[in-house]
Amino acid sequence: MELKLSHVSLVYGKEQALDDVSLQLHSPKVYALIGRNGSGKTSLLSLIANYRQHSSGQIMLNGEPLFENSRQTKHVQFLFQRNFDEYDESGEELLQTAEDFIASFDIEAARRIASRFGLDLSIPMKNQSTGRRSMFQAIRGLASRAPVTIFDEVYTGMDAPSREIFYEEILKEQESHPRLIIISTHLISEMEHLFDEVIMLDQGRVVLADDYESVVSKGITLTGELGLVDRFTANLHVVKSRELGGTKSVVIFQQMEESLLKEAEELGLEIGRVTLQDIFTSVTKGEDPNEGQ
Ligand SMILES: Nc1ncnc2c1ncn2[C@@H]1O[C@H](COP(=O)(O)OP(=O)(O)OP(=O)(O)O)[C@@H](O)[C@H]1O
Repeated sequence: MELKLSHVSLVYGKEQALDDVSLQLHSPKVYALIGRNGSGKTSLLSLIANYRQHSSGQIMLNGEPLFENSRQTKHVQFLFQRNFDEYDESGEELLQTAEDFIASFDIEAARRIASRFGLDLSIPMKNQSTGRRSMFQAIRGLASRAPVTIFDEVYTGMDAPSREIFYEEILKEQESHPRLIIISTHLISEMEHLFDEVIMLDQGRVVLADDYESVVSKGITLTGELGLVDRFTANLHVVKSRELGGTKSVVIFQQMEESLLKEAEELGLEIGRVTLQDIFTSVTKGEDPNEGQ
């Protein structure tokens, strides 16, 4: 699967939700879509899922325009936090409907994952709790085996052990049925181990799109005596700093030469890895992640 967005914009009335978004996504990979509230994540995903039409630009799947193109839209499944208040049907009945409509749907896999979650599929969906409705969406997405599977914050209301099961099942599915998975999330630290690629949105624009390893390898933390840290980092791109007594810890976001890292070590500075969360907070505070490279 190859999903390509070129100069895509989306305007709702006067609100510009997406601005000149260009991206190329491939399978089999797990993409993290991260951004602050209102940055355009759901808007972007709803375009890929054909829930609405983009205002300008081009969205192609496997070389064909995606919008209202059933040859390509059938490859895409979009799971979001659905409320199910009007659904008298049980989970089992809804799984059977999914099996009827989605060619790749594996109902046995769905039942197995439901049993791992401890989700009772005989209960009408409208009587399930919020977290269990989210579990159901997670199950539906995983068992869809859709070549492009999108999860838009479907973990909402799930407790920590259930979210763990969800993450394990994503990794398991990606091994047994590799595909293009896009996960929009605010739980960055918790889900970091799932991501192959990272897309960061800020105010409707892509501010970072790269593979996970490249993103996190550009960030390091340096900790040591305050004056020493200040002198060493004077010409580096510091995106975050914290002082405690005479000690200072900074986050640097730029590709560091081996020789510079060695120098830091020789000076007695402690070098550590940064998390994606650290990079996210610094990048979306309006700083330019590429500045100083
Ligand atoms: N149906 C709509 N009509 C008008 N404006 C909208 C609509 N949907 C979203 N917006 C606006 O578009 C922008 C992007 O919203 P979107 O829901 O895509 O953000 P998000 O990144 O998913 O946010 P969150 O993390 O809070 O879920 C916001 O300014 C939002 O107010």
